[in-house]
Amino acid sequence: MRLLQDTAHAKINLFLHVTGRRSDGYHLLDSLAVFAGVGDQVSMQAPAEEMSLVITGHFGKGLDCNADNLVLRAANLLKDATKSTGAWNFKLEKNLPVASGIGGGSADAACALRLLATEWKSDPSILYSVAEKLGADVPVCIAQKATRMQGIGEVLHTVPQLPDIGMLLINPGVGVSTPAIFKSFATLGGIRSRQEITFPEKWETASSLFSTLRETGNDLQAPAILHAPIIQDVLNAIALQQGCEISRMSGSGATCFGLFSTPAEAESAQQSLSAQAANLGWWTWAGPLHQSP
Ligand SMILES: C[C@@](CO)(OP(=O)(O)O)[C@H](O)COP(=O)(O)OP(=O)(O)OC[C@H]1O[C@@H](n2ccc(N)nc2=O)[C@H](O)[C@@H]1O
Ligand SMILES: Nc1ncnc2c1ncn2[C@@H]1O[C@H](COP(=O)(O)OP(=O)(O)O)[C@@H](O)[C@H]1O
Repeated sequence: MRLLQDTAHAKINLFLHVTGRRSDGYHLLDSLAVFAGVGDQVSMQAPAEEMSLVITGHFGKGLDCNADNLVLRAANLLKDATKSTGAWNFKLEKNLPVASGIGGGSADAACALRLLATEWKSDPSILYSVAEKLGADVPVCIAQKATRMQGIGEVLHTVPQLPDIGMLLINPGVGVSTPAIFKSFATLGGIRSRQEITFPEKWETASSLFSTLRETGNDLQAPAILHAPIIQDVLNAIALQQGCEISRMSGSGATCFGLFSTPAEAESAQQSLSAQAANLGWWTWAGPLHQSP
């Protein structure tokens, strides 16, 4: 019996600028993607008759275990692309809210690809071309490193290790549709011309990272708030926390994040929000970033 497992960390866009649009309708982005300490757990076990998936975890209900699930789509696509043989029983522990701007499904797909590529010794170029087919956010989730993401999500530039900051995540329990948010973006004025942000060689301190981020924003935040005004309440609640340096939505939402100089400050902010969050049914997490070695 073979058992392999890994964590599919939440992908957080510390900023997200929409810089253009392709003829196929996909938007060109400029984003700093980082990974939070929290994630889904993906495991795969052989021997198996055929590729299969079982889902557990708080956010597992309502998710399909059939071939449409991104874990199985990833497995079957890579198997075909590499003409590999063999099947695996996958297990997914769904700890991340779904359709929530933190790349949950994309991270699961990337995790399945990572596990299988190790087993099948797949060529990285095949791995990334399969990732691009699965979704714009899947390539960046393969390495799970702080990355400047451009193109529609396939142009990746690794950035230096970030300072050990703390992050608070809050999801208000409303799913938002990524396509709908991009559509509303256009009606709200669309692409702004702006100077491309330059990053320093390395962010030596948390405050230097925060000052870079203060020059940026998330262009999908205003359209998302139109669709789900509760997002503004979440942003306000985070911004009010002691030591909060940045309060912003991730991706196309609805999950928002707060950045703090240390994980301990993020955890105490989570603590002081816990009653309000429990009352309103908000999902929260706080802790350090995940920084792959
Ligand atoms: C917005 C971002 C930012 O990281 O993250 P999430 O909010 O999903 O976490 C990603 O670009 C989401 O990537 P992903 O969720 O994989 O999007 P896909 O499934 O490929 O596309 C869903 C739909 O979003 C729109 N879309 C997506 C990516 C992109 N660069 N331009 C787009 O216009 C398209 O309408 C597309 O049909
Ligand atoms: N393993 C999975 N986890 C989450 N969503 C999945 C998964 N497989 C397929 N999906 C579908 O993908 C969409 C959400 O993708 P996800 O990456 O969670 O969104 P976001 O990038 O906004 O966090 C939903 O429509 C969901 O039904």
